[in-house]
Amino acid sequence: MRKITDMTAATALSFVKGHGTENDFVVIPDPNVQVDLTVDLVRALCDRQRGIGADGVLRVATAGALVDAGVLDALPEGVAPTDWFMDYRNGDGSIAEMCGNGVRVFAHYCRAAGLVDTDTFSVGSRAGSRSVAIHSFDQVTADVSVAMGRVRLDGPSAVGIARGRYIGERVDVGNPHLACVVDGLTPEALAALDLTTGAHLDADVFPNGANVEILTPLRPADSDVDFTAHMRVFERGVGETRSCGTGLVAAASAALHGIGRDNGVVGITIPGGSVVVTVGDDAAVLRGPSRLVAHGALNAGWDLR
Ligand SMILES: N[C@@H](CCC[C@H](N)C(=O)O)C(=O)O
Repeated sequence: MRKITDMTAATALSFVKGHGTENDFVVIPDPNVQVDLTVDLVRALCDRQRGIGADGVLRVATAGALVDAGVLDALPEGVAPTDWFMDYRNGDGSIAEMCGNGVRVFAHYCRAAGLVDTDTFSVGSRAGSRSVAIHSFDQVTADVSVAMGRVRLDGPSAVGIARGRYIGERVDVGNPHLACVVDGLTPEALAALDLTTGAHLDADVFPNGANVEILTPLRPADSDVDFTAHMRVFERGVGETRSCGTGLVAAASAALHGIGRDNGVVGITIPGGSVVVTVGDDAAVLRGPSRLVAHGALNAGWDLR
């Protein structure tokens, strides 16, 4: 497998920079899995001073090539060898099972780059296959829905943030979350919340860590959604991000559950924009934008200190 430092200008590693509601990613097209995507490399790519800067990395490869290269032990449920697979890494180099904003950007890239020629297709992830629908796209923008699979609510737990303690619902969206709806929280008080000292979870409850969402109570809406809310998120393996797709689905599901509903359409505003989450009886759908901001090639030696 090639190391990026081995590459000459002629074989320079190409990248695309994109974001979904300002949750940003370095996309590495690597169909045949030739890049050694180490923890150090991911950290360097995501470093906002030394690298390109992002919350995470999305390697674009076929699922079969990832199995052949030993990156995946086996094909996850429902994923075919020829499917395009989102090999997602958090900015700290750790691997996560799923990334909802990442799937939108990944699907947009696949469609815009001509890797797929239909508006509906499946994207592989470690949490299984995810169906995507591209409602519109060009080389820069897209509007994408992702069927996020089953959402499992696992009961309450608590998190410490700054001097506060918040009770939330544990939610599994393929990856782990604690979604905390805070009674009486206004959008202004949410914006003022200090997330700089992290989110401190119960390690017995979350041995592998989790993403933490803090949100305002649902407000009934009179438009094309049933409810609206505001949310901020502290992501495992990254820190505070301006949006988290799986977190938005976790938050909408927990908030609906909290008012005794199993389903509903929720419009959620996060610092990076807004999305719509449709929670159904069997699955949830996340709809939101994607932007492909730039593309280029890394210079040989860029990651040497
Ligand atoms: N930003 C993502 C979630 C990425 C993974 C997460 N940090 C984890 O470790 O589970 C999203 O949009 O869902």
